Amino acid sequence: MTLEAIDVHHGYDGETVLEGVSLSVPSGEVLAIIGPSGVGKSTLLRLLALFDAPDRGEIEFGSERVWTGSQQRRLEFRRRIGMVFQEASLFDATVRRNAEYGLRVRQSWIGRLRRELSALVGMPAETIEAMEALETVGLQEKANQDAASLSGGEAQRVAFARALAYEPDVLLLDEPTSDLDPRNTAVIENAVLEAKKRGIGVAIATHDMHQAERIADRVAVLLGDGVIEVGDTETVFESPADERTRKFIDGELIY
Ligand SMILES: Nc1ncnc2c1ncn2[C@@H]1O[C@H](COP(=O)(O)OP(=O)(O)OP(=O)(O)O)[C@@H](O)[C@H]1O
Repeated sequence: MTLEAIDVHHGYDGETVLEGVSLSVPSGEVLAIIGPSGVGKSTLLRLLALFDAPDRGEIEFGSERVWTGSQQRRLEFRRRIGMVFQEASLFDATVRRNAEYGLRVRQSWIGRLRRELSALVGMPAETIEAMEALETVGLQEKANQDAASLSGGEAQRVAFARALAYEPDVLLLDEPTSDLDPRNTAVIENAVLEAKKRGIGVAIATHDMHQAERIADRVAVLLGDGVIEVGDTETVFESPADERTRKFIDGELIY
C-alpha cells in the first residue's frame, strides 16, 4: 500500500514551505528525507501522516485521495500510519503501557496466533506485542519502569517501539536517532530494516547523511524553493541530477 504526496504545496502564515513536492512511500521500502534545517521535512511528514491537509495538491493512500474522501475513511487511513515525532511524547505510565498504547485488535492470522499464544502464557496479546517491540529497541528490561524516569534517548526508543508494536502499513520517523548514541542508533536502524522486511513502508527524515546511505533504498532531497530530487540512494549520493544536491551532500551549500 503506497502513501503518496502529489504536487503538494504547503506553508504557514502566508509563507510557502513546500512547493510542488511529489514523492511516494511504497511498502517494504525505506525512503530517507534529507535537506537543510527548516526546509520542511517535518512539515512533509505531518502531511503524509494526515495530521494536516496540504494547501494544494493531493495525499493518496493506496491510490485513494485522502482529503476528498470522508472523515471516517481518513481515520481508517490514519490508523494504518505510525508516526514518531522528533520529541518523544510519552504519557505518565509504565514503559510497557506506553508501548501498548493504541494497539488495535487485529483479525489477521498473526493476530489470532498471538491471541492463542496469549491464552497459553496468560498474558494479554497487547502485552506480548508491546514486549516484542520493546525487545526490538533493547528496552524490555525497563518495561515496568515509569516512562517519566527515562532518558531522552530511551524515551525516543519507546516512542519507536509504540509505533512498531502497532504494525502500521507505513512508518514515518522524524529524526528518530537525534538523541541516541551510536549503539542505540544502530538498534533503531536495525529496527527500521526489520520493519521494511515485514513489508512496512518507512519514511525517515534525518540530518545524518551516513544514516541515509546505510538504510535507505531511496533518498528525497529537499532544498527549498520547490527543489526536490528523489532517486535511489546510490545515484543521489554518487551522481545526483541536480548540482545543488551535490553541493548539499558535499557540505558546500551554505544556507
Ligand atoms: N506550526 C507552524 N507554524 C508556523 N510555522 C511553522 C510551523 N511548523 C513549521 N513552521 C515553519 O516552517 C518551516 C519548515 O519547518 P519544518 O519543521 O518542516 O522543517 P525541517 O526541515 O523539519 O527542519 P529541521 O531539520 O530543523 O527539523 C520552518 O521555517 C518553520 O519555522
